[in-house]
Amino acid sequence: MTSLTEVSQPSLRSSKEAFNEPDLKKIVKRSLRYLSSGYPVHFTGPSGVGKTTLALQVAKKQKRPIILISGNTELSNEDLIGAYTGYKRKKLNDNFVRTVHKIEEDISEEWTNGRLYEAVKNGYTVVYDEFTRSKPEVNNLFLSILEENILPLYGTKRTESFLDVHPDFSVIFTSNPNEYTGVYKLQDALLDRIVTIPLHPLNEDTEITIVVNQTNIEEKKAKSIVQFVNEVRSLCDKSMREHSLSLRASLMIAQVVQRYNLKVDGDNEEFQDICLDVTVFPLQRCVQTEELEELENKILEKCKSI
Ligand SMILES: Nc1ncnc2c1ncn2[C@@H]1O[C@H](COP(=O)(O)OP(=O)(O)OP(=O)(O)O)[C@@H](O)[C@H]1O
Repeated sequence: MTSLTEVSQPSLRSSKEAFNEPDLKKIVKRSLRYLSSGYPVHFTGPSGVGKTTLALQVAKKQKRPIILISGNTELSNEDLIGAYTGYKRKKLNDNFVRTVHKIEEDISEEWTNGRLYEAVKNGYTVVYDEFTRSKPEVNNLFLSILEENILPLYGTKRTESFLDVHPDFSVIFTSNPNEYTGVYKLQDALLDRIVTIPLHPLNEDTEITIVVNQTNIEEKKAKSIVQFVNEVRSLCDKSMREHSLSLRASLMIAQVVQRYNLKVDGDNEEFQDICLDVTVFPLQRCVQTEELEELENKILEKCKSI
């Protein structure tokens, strides 16, 4: 049994301001309403758009312990429900009467609760990140939870065959609709029972705030970096733009610049190299007709104008 989940009340690195953007505030408010009405929420969108961060932020507002589950093909029902993981041996050595030596042994199987079991039993909030990477038969457990309000304890040899869902239990899913490899098709029956909210890239000011908060870089430098990334992103074919560079690219550049106290200046060769390293490969995938050298020159041109 692999331990792919963790229980936590995560201390989000992002500060409050990052959720002050009106659109994000509205999404948080609506999500909390759906969850408290008994409907799971599902954030979907391209990589780096902020799905996990938002899911954790909403979960935190539920004021219940949070369990984070990362979807993957190895995830099994045992990981989620629990399993017998070994034997417990109890030995009683009774020598109360000196001439009588009595030994009593009791061997029983030891059960370890899975993370979903814990959450369902105690009414925790589950953040199920990238859930389409898990096998449909594992995700079917969530169907029983949503349909029948029970967690079935399939194949666990337990005397009870299901567990009732605690009224405070809730679940927030995330997925990336553009992942093709290593993901399974979204199950219609599951999709039909959850509220799916598509997320789009944040506006520039919010991105700058996040970069400043997470890297402690000066606002002026953060602004130049974010603007550079957004400008080179526009080199992509329009339909592919959302799926190329994300806020992560700005965060990477800012992190390195801040750590090594580099000048954010288009004439600084070290800065130019970082700009190229971080952006050229993701861009190459969305500017299909471009020659590499031509693309590098375009990126450098944007970088040099900083
Ligand atoms: N609203 C936000 N406030 C603060 N930081 C944010 C926000 N949105 C995104 N970020 C930051 O942007 C980066 C990407 O966010 P996140 O991991 O949540 O994206 P994601 O959509 O879940 O990506 P992936 O699909 O690749 O897992 C992280 O470093 C995160 O801290």
